[in-house]
Amino acid sequence: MRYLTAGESHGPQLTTIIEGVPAQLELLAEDVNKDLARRQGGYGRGRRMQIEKDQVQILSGVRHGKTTGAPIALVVENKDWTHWTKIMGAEPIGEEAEKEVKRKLTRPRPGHADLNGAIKYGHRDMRNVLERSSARETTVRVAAGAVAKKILASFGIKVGGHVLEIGGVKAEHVTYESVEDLQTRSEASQVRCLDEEASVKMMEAIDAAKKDGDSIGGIVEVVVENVPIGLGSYVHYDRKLDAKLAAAVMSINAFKGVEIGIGFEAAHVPGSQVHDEIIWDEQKGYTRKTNRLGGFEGGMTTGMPIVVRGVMKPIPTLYKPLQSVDIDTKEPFEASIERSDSCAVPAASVVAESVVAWEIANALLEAFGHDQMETIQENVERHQSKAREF
Ligand SMILES: Cc1cc2nc3c(=O)[nH]c(=O)nc-3n(C[C@H](O)[C@H](O)[C@H](O)COP(=O)(O)O)c2cc1C
Ligand SMILES: C=C(O[C@@H]1CC(C(=O)O)=C[C@@H](OP(=O)(O)O)[C@H]1O)C(=O)O
Repeated sequence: MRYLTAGESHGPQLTTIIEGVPAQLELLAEDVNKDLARRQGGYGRGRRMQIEKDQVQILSGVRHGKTTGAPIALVVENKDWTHWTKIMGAEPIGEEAEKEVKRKLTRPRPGHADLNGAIKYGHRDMRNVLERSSARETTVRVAAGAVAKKILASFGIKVGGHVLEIGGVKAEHVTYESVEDLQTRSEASQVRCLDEEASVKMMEAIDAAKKDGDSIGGIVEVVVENVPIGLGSYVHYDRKLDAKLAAAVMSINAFKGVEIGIGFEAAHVPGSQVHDEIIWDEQKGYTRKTNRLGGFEGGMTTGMPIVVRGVMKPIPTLYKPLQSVDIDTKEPFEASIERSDSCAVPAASVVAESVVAWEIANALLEAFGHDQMETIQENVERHQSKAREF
């Protein structure tokens, strides 16, 4: 499968076209809408989220609730567009009118794509950069991810995300019985954290940062269970699934690091406390005593749950302004802002789930076929029983 996204933060809509989704998959708008709503939530979001009510329109590739195998076009409207039609319209309005509509943006925000993007594409008005570099685009990545999750669910593969840390407050003793348990419990927390005490402290940390005109980041974790053994490959660098997951999570706006399993911790512990011993039983086939490597060996899935973590930096737009330079006057200035999220880590955990689901679904179809769900299901079942007895 592949997908493209198009759309600006304050333009009329966001669009994705997904190609390669197998036929006969049951798919309803509500499957996508529930994840869109989850992405809009989470403590720490700004006023924009009160304006938007993200709902998908399925424009092609689905008939009477089932995919046809044709490209699927998904669209989400920007409600805020009505306030931006003049500023963001596609038709030329002339230089004078442009000045009237709004002063062009010449003041790059530290931590955003503004300055590098303006220099790269030759934009003297940095709105052209801001609009597309905004994390508003993650709306349709979540829509594509919801389709991927629907494919995975048909094979009993479940994907769940939660928050492990916000602004230095860490979730302690986090345990869960299954991904379903993880999802239900993270959903009950406004910061999507399984540790209730830490959830309260995280919200306090967000409030304190906001009060101080600052922002805070954190760590999210995504877990995938019931994955067949051998997705991905060791034979070529660009087929390693752990590497694809790392790239996918890193591609989320503001993400600065990714780890799989114990990740960076592996630097401080001996091999005997890193590698997962192999066991076999008739029912489950090959499993591991532990899952410190987070479901991967040699760029392939081991069949143990996949565990991926990503770190999100604090939101760059601050009410306490950082110094920058106006590109027209070259004078220093301190940015003033109208609205921003103060922490989007809980929301980003939903985006992380989505991009991970996409990569796993893609790897699954690469291994077991693309055309229709029934054939793929037969192939997966055959593989699972062969792997058990191998
Ligand atoms: C869900 C989500 C919401 C975000 N909201 C904001 C925001 O309100 N204000 C802001 O300055 N940055 C926000 N960001 C982060 C910026 O989009 C991001 O830092 C910026 O595009 C620069 O990209 P980089 O941090 O990956 O280098 C958000 C990111 C995500 C994932
Ligand atoms: C719109 C979304 O997030 C936006 C991401 C974002 C940024 O700079 O990345 C800046 C803010 O946009 P605005 O300036 O319009 O308030 C966020 O609200 C969204 O997540 O749907």
